[in-house]
This record gives sequence, C-alpha cells and structure tokens, in this order.
Amino acid sequence: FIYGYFYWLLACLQFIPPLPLLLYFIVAVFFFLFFILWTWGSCAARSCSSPAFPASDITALEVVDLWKKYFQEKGVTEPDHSSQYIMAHLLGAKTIESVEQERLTEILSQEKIEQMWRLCLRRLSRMPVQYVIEEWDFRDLTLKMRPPVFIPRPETEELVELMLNDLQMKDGKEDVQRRCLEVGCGSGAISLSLLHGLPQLKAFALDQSQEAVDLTRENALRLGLQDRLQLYHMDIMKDAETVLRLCGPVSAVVSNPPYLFSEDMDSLEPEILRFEDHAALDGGKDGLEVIKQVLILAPQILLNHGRVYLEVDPRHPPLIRRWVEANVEELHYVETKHDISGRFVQKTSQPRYHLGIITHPYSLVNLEIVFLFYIHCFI
Ligand SMILES: C[S@@+](CC[C@H](N)C(=O)[O-])C[C@H]1O[C@@H](n2cnc3c(N)ncnc32)[C@H](O)[C@@H]1O
Repeated sequence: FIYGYFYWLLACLQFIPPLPLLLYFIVAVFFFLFFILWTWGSCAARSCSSPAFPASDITALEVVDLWKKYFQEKGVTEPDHSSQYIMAHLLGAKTIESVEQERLTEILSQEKIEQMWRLCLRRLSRMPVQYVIEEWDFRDLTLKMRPPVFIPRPETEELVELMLNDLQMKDGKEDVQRRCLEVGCGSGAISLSLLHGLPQLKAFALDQSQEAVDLTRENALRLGLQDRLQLYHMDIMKDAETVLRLCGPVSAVVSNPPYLFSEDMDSLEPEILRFEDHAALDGGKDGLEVIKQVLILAPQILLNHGRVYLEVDPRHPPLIRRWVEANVEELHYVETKHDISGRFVQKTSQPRYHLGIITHPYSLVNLEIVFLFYIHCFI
C-alpha cells in the first residue's frame, strides 16, 4: 500500500506516467500480503521463540520448571537436565542438587533471569548444553567446551580408566618415565586425564582440527598440565612421516577416532549434526579410515610391549581383528571391553605389541525426531 501510494503520488505530480489500474492493483495486493505475512511471522516468531518473560517475581526452581516444560513442548532432548544444568551453572554449581534449597527458592534477580533466557534460547536452537554452559566434567577434570570441538562422552572415561590401570601396573614394575600418543585429542579429555592421573607420564597429542588443538592447549594451561604435553596440529592421514618423526617412541597409543559409518551420519541427533565437527565423527564408509591408519603407524611408534587403545563401534572388533591379522603382523589383538552396558570382555595372548579395543554405540535418533526437526525449521 505504501509503495502504491507513493507511486500514485509521483504519478499525480507527473514525475512518472500513471500505471494501468490492474498493474497497480497487483502491486498493491502483493505488498499487502507481504506485509500481513511478515507481521504474522514476526509475531509468531516472538511468541514461539521463548516462554513469556516473567512479569512478577519468580524463583530459580520455578524458572527451571518453566523452561523444562518449554523444552519438552519444543521437542528438545533431555528437557529437565538441560534446564537444570543451565540454572546450576548460573548459580555457580555443577548440578541443581548441589545448590542449597534456600537459593533455589529465593526470588531470582533480573540479571540472572535475563542470563537464563539467553542461555536457554541457545539450548532451544538445539545447541548441546555443554556448549551452552561452555564447560563439562570429564572424570575429575572440568574442561572448557567450544563448538565444533567434540564433546567428550562418558564411555570414554572407561577407556581412560582401563589405560590408567594398565599403565599404573607397568609403572609399578619398572621405574621409567612413560610416554603416550593420542590421535585426535579434541578438547584434550583423554590426554589430560592420563597426565592428571599419572604424574610420571608425558604425552604427545595431535588433531587435524586447529580449534581442537587450541582448546586442548587452553585446557592444559588451566589445569597446569602443559609442561608434560606436546601438542601438534597434524592430520594422521596426510602427515604420517611427521607423526613418526615427532611423536615417538611411546608405551601407548590411544584414540577415540571418528568411527561412525558414513551412512549413519544422517541419523544423528540435531545437537550432534549441527554443532559438532563432522570430521570428529565420520570414519568413512566402514568407519575404519582413521583406525586403520593408527594401526599401520602404531608398530613404528610403539616400544616393545606397547599397546594401542581404541574406542570403536560395536560392529568393529571382529572387522579390526581380521584386518590386523591380515595386514599388521606386529600387532596382536588382546581384548575387547564393552562399555557401560558391559555385555562381554574378550582376551587373547599378549606378545610383543598389544591392541586393546573398547566399543561404544553412539545413540542414533529415530526418524520421528528428524521429521519434527524439519517441520520446525519450516515454521
Ligand atoms: C571422536 S573425536 C574424540 C576427541 C577426544 N579424544 C575425546 O574423546 O573427547 C575424534 C577427534 O579426532 C580428530 N581427527 C579426525 N580425523 C583425524 C585425522 N585424520 N588426524 C588427526 N585427528 C583427526 C577430530 O578432529 C576429533 O577431534
């Protein structure tokens, strides 16, 4: 209408020839519809994008409940944990259970309410809560988290536990300073936990992602472990020669590599797909691309009786075992440990080099949620 009005005005002033009536009508209708849709869209967006900002006093617990329900309504996974973790973080605690009851039932300051709304809106965009609060605990360490660097998963804590036990047993027997190499350090969870648990240990850690190397360095500095860690921005697929030259010899090679089968990538939850580095997840057609390279390089880097520790997909152990037997004769398969669900443990003999494998299935999202996600984007 506004456009039409100005056009008509200019036509009256004879700056431009008058339009045929029909054309004017079409233009006016087009702008009218555009205006209506735009107004409706922005109102809808405003009313959908968050619960109404509280007009009166509200306690921390009430805010947690409000956002929990809103997350639930919008199909955000783990709605209660999300809302609780964010509030606990704002109150300077790790979990809501560790906050004193009085603080939870006190009236929340305007500043805290605004912070809560800002962080919860990020979670609403399906950003993982670890990135929202910018930190996460791995074993007894608190690590800084930043997208797109992979968020360490609880099952990897079991891999670290397994290694700590093995390395401690060896340290008991010999008085040597051990070194290990981590391929794909991400936020530094594995290497830093090992360094923290074993004061004699030194570590090499590498990652193909500059963001991951930077985050590991930052975490190492915060934890005061930087002196025993040598970090490299390297791609094990391309920089094999440099890895062999700079990162050995070591007693252990550890990796939680990208091990998803490429075809499974599409069925990951939006939290993972949208925010985490795909190079941290996609292990190629059979999920074994990086794993095979680690196993090829391992014998050239490991000391006698050294071990390779890998977190892999549940379908991988028999495949890896057959592949190692056929292609890397210096390595001998030792055992497979199943993660938290603990289904089976396999052991074999322990000759010169050892290969330890721990399996973990990533949770795959069902189609219904993927479908809902697309509908949501459309609206
Ligand atoms: C599943 S994440 C594991 C991160 C960390 N170790 C953890 O457990 O939280 C895999 C890591 O391997 C790195 N990566 C993938 N391909 C690599 C390659 N070819 N060379 C070196 N690092 C690689 C990714 O950047 C990512 O940080």
